[in-house]
Amino acid sequence: MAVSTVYTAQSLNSTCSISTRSKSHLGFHQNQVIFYTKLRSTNRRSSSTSVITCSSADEKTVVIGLAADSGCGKSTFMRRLTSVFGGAAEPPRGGNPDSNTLISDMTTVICLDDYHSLDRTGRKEKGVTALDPRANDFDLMYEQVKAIKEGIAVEKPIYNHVSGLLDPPELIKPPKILVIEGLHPMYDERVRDLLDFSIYLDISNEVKFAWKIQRDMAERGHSLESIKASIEARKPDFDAYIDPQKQYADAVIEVLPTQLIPDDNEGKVLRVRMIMKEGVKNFNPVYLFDEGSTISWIPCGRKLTCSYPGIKFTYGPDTYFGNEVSVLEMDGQFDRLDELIYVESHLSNLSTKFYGEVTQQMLKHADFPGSNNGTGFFQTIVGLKIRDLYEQIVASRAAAPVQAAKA
Ligand SMILES: Nc1ncnc2c1ncn2[C@@H]1O[C@H](COP(=O)(O)OP(=O)(O)OP(=O)(O)O)[C@@H](O)[C@H]1O
Ligand SMILES: O=C(CO)[C@H](O)[C@H](O)COP(=O)(O)O
Repeated sequence: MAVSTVYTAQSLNSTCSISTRSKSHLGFHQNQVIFYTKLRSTNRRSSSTSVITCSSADEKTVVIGLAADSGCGKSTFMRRLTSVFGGAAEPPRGGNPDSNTLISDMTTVICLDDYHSLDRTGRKEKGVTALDPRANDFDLMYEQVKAIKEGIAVEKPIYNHVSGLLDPPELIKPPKILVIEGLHPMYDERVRDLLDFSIYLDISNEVKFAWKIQRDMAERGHSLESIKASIEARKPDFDAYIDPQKQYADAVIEVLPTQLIPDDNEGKVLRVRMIMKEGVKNFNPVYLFDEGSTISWIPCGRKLTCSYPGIKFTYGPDTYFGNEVSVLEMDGQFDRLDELIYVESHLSNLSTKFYGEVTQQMLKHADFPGSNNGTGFFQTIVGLKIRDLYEQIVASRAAAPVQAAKA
């Protein structure tokens, strides 16, 4: 396999670079560098011209990892997260219509399916699933995430979910925040070490099954048998390669069936736990009433309307894979989203910018799945914590030269 070359150009006060496996030629115009890149892929040949506006060295990209199995709500979470930063996230303009990338003013979300080294036919021939590390190129994933983090644009491959083929690459410029989402953001130690914050969406088998049926039967016309077969076929590799990543996550959102309805098998009412690691740089776990205490709270009554089976919050310290954590749990669902402010006002360390910001975000996306329960609520809170983490990192970088000058 060809090795990537970093082509670098100096313009005005800043440096511009691109990491690519194909030959590039450079041109200049003010603070923009023009890269003429010949693209080559297994399927097609084409050539492209990329214009990159240089960014200065202190604007290094903050990298966030989001891991989960397919169909576990990553896209929904991403929409909540990018909304916290404002502006809509869209696929690259004028690019491949089947691109998996989403770009907004502050964030670029790349899907790690793009690092599948085997296409659909290749996986079938070799008898491996997409979850198997042998079907993924971790060297390239590491090389490219590292390059982006260092402010270098890359030519990232595209896995086309429509055709099942690997399409010609697309240019990814370093954003302020890069989110890498998919099956394996924390699998490879080198990639894991590049993450400034990591999240794992842990959906229990019962709930995963209910969501898959809802989407793949209702929206994609799959049969119940084929959905069951696909979940069963993925299970061994899921257990071996995806699930163990949760031990590395800074925050885990665990989604389980409710305990409020005895023997519930409908999977509609959920018990959601937000497991937050203690001692993570730039991240202070959220707490209910009193930090570090163990608390059980049923807020239903005069201030919060609750129909059966009600809502129950629990909070307290715990250990998770040998790490000290704080766990906030919500079992049940909200009847009226506008009343959520009552719950919000009892939580601390939310990293909101004004009173009621969590409730405002939830109301803004009331139509997203999970808006009436802990999945949407905790995803929104994690989004606000990521904004806070980003702002703290930027502030500490800005302060660094001042500190250095004082020394
Ligand atoms: N919080 C939620 N509550 C209820 N259902 C949900 C929730 N999140 C996701 N779902 C269901 O799961 C489906 C998949 O969600 P989403 O597209 O966000 O997942 P994904 O992980 O990005 O999937 P994929 O990787 O397959 O594209 C949705 O169509 C919806 O039916
Ligand atoms: O687990 C997955 C990640 O979303 C997909 O199944 C994997 O990417 C393979 O894609 P496809 O099913 O389109 O061939």
